[in-house]
Formats: sequence, structure tokens, C-alpha cells
Amino acid sequence: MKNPDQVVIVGGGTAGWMTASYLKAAFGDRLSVTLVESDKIGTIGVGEATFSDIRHFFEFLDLKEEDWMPACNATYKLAVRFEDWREPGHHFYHPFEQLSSVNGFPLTDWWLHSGPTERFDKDCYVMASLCDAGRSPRYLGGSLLEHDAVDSDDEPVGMTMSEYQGRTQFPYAYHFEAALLAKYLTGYSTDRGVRHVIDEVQDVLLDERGWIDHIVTKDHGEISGDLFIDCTGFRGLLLNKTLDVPFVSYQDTLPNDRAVALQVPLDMQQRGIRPCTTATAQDAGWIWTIPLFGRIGTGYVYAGDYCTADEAERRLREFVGPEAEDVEANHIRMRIGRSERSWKNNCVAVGLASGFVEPLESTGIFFIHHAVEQLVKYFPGGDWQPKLREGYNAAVANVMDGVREFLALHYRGAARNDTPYWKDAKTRPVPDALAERFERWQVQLPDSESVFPYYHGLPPFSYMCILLGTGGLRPSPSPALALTDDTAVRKEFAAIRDKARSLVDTLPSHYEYLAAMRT
Ligand SMILES: Cc1cc2nc3c(=O)[nH]c(=O)nc-3n(C[C@H](O)[C@H](O)[C@H](O)COP(=O)(O)OP(=O)(O)OC[C@H]3O[C@@H](n4cnc5c(N)ncnc54)[C@H](O)[C@@H]3O)c2cc1C
Ligand SMILES: N[C@@H](Cc1c[nH]c2cc(Cl)ccc12)C(=O)O
Repeated sequence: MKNPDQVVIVGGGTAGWMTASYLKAAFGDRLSVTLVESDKIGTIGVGEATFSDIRHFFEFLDLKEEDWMPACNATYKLAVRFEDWREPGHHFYHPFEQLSSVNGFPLTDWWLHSGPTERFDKDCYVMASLCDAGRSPRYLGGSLLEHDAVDSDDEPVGMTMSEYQGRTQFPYAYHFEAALLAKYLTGYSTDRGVRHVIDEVQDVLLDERGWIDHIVTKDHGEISGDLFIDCTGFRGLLLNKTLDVPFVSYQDTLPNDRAVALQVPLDMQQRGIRPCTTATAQDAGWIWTIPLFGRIGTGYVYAGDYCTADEAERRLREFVGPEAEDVEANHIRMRIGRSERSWKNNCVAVGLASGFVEPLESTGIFFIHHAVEQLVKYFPGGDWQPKLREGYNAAVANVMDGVREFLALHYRGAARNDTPYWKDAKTRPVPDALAERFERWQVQLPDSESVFPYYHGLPPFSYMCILLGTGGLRPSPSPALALTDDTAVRKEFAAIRDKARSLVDTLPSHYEYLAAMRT
């Protein structure tokens, strides 16, 4: 049987274009790729914050920051800043920074035992101080904030994210304009031979085995292929609607099912650019603020059971202030959960068509990146070996199920308890294994033995951060620390404080660095 070498992608949002460009970078002219997108059905229009792992995607495409960042109004993201999840006025950071260990115990455990200040994030990580001070992670000459952070010259190349996990933690991710990235990747892909068809898919035709034979477009007739990639967003036109793959909802655990978003132009030179995403808790959800070069992207993510669309929009406008007055709001309904399997027969869904777990912690683009890496790894041969599909489906399902747990911790852990939404957050159903983990984490901080046991992008130190920052579950330190010499730990806390101070004093501001990149 012929090896599948004709790929048809339906959908031209972030998922469609990331998939097209990655497949071209991986397989070049040995694979023919056609991407069909409608100019009548819009993209979701949000999705601007990433994981640090995204740099592997750009490296794979051989793109440098100087190439793509200015074209996408991109900025750096050193952390997520959580505001008001514990109580009004409180904030903490979830940074891209490895946590150190002293005498075999993580520094956060020592912090619980005898932290020098009230701020675990500032005591244990330098990034928290850099975020508070609005610093760039690079010096004006381009060098990275610390020499021991990853230097791309020494890095192993060609590893997938799951293979890379546990190696060096890269110190930042990016924010970018989703529409501009899709445009940039359109150029990248079409330059490398991707056929771009602007048209609407009106029908999807199956053969006698129930595999997709071809799609029918309005103006370009039939388009056939070997492998079809469903990037049609929440519609799930190929996988869910045509191939009837059921959708497994996560909404019992994660009730936020709506969002209202605004794109607000601001004078960044005057205001400065925070080097982080901000997630501010609200009465029925939370508001994201994503700083880009020239505007912010902001939106209220909420549960329709607790808040109406009008209330959410009003609250968001009040939060942003007068700059948002003339800006049109984008109301979005979200499908929370995942397809039971993302690959059936000769159809693979990537992006929102595969699954989505609300934007907290910005995992949507990470899911896409992970999916395309796995697709290359499990790419089918002429015999369409079912075990390859099964391997792919398990990897994709595990990533989403794991992230579901991580997000559930934010709500269960939040000390905030002042509205019906936040009260109910403490009693929402969670998977049994997670309920046990919540209990265990209160007496022993999360480690690789006690978090979701399959790769899902989040290391145990991310869980510790959310547990300590949200403040509701009140973990206690390991009893062994009372019997352990703490000389080295006092030195470590002092070293972090000194390093943070020196970095804040010497690094340029985030705005200054990005402005220099554009000259
Ligand atoms: C409120 C919200 C905030 C988010 N924030 C983040 C974030 O900060 N970070 C992050 O990583 N992710 C985020 N995400 C997720 C992120 O937006 C998505 O993962 C990403 O944009 C991928 O979307 P997509 O390409 O799958 O779908 P879409 O953008 O919806 O694109 C669907 C495409 O399919 C096409 N299409 C549909 N039907 C047809 C048809 N019949 N014929 C032809 N074409 C068709 C459309 O024209 C469009 O091109 C967020 C999502 C939401 C809902
Ligand atoms: N693999 C992820 C893990 C990670 C580590 N720290 C953070 C912080 C945030 Cl805000 C998201 C994700 C992460 C990565 O490095 O991107």
C-alpha cells in the first residue's frame, strides 16, 4: 500500500497554520499539503500567550526571534501573575524557572518551614522580582539573563517536548497576536509549497469503510487526500460531526464556558510592558491581561451559570477603563473537554477541534504544538498501523487530562470564597485520583510521584507554585526539616535575593528591549 503523502488540512487558524508549517519543516517536498480555510467563518481571534516550550517550535522551523517577533507584535512572558485568587490585593507569580533543592528538599518546602518573607515566589524564584520590576529577560546585546540558562548552541536538537521535560527550564515564553502569527506562518508555509485554498467546506464524503475520501468545497470542487486534519475549531467538522467521535466534557470540574474579549490599543512606551500574563480573579471567573507591542488583549472567562454575557462585558470594560470605550467586544462560547480520541481512521483533529480546557495557564497553543510533534512521531505508513493511532491518541488524551487536573488545583486551592462561584469551586467533582492528590499535597508538596503520572507539560514545581500561591489548601512543611541543618538553605535564600537584586539593577526594561529589537 502507498504511504500516505497527501495531507489536507481544513481550517486556517493557529492550529491549521502551525500544523501546515510544522509538517513542511518535518517532511519538506516528500509530503504534499493543502490547507483549506473559509474567509466567511472567522478564526477564534484569541490565543496570545504560550508555554516556554514554544521556542522548540520556532527552532524547528528555523525562525529567529528577530524574524518573527516584530511581525507578530510579540512580547516576552516570564510568568503568569495571579491577582486576587487568595484575597483582594494579593498577587503571586507562576514563573518559568526551575526550583532549587537543598539537602534533598525543594526550596518551597524549606520556605514553608522557615521562609524569610511572606512572598514564597520572591524568596524562591528570581523571576518574581523581574516581573514586579518589568524587566526584559535579555540584555540589550541579546544575551540571556543568566549564563546557566539554556544556550541554544549547547542544546540537543530534534527532541519532542515530552523527551525534553526535566532538562533545563527555559526562562520565558511569548505573547503574540494570533492573527499576525497565522499570517506569518501562511507565508512560511506557502513559500515551502503548501497549497492554500480559500473556500468553504460544504461536505465531507466517506468511503465504504467510513474513512474520509474527499471534501467538497463551494468553489473549488472536490479535494481528496490520504490524511485529513481537522482544524475547524470548536465546530469539529470532520472528527466530531462527520466521523461521530464523541466529546468528553470536563465541565463538571471546570465550569467556565464563556468568555468576552477586547483588543485595546495602548501607548506602551508610556505605560511600559509587563513581562507576564496577568490572571485576575473575578466574582464568576477571572480576567486575562496579555500585553502585546501596541495593545493589550484582555478578556473575562466566566461560567454562564453564574454570570450573564452583559454583566461580564460590563465588568470587563470597568476593569480596563476608558481606553476600552470604542472597542468592540468578542463574545465566545467555549467547548471544554476533549474528543474521546483525536485520531480516527484517516482523520486527526488538532487545536480546538481536538480539545480545550479554558485559557487559564495558556495551554491551547501548547496542545497544538504537542499534537503536531506527536503526529510526526506517529505518522502513518501505508498499512495505517492501528497501534500508531492508539499511541497518538493516548499521548494527546493524557496531556489534556493532566492539564485538567492542574487547572482544577487553581480553583480548589483558591482561598477566595466570597461568591457562590468561589464557594462552589471547593466542592466541584474531580477525578478520584485528584481528590487523593489534594489530600496528599497538604502534608507533602507535589513531586513527580504524586502529580498526574503521564506527560502533560507541567512539572511538579508548577503545582507547588499554585498550591502555595492560591493559599486555600494550606500545605505543611515536611516534618523532617525540623531535624535537618538549615545553614545551606539560609545561604540559598540569600543568593536568590542577591541575584534578583543584581538582575533588576542591570537588565533593561521589557519595553526598552523590544523597542530596540525593532530598530
Ligand atoms: C477565550 C479563549 C482564550 C484563549 N487564550 C489562549 C491563550 O492565551 N493561549 C493559548 O495557548 N491558547 C489560548 N486559547 C486557545 C487558542 O485560541 C486556540 O488553541 C487556537 O487559536 C487554535 O484555534 P483553532 O485554529 O483550533 O480554531 P479557530 O481559530 O477557530 O480556527 C478555525 C478555522 O477553521 C475554519 N473553518 C471552520 N469551518 C470551516 C469550513 N466549513 N470550511 C472551511 N474552513 C472552515 C475557519 O475559517 C478558521 O480558519 C484561547 C481560547 C479561547 C476560547
Ligand atoms: N513545560 C512548561 C512548564 C512550565 C514551567 N513553568 C511554567 C510557567 C508557566 Cl506560566 C507555564 C508553564 C510552565 C514550560 O516550560 O513552558
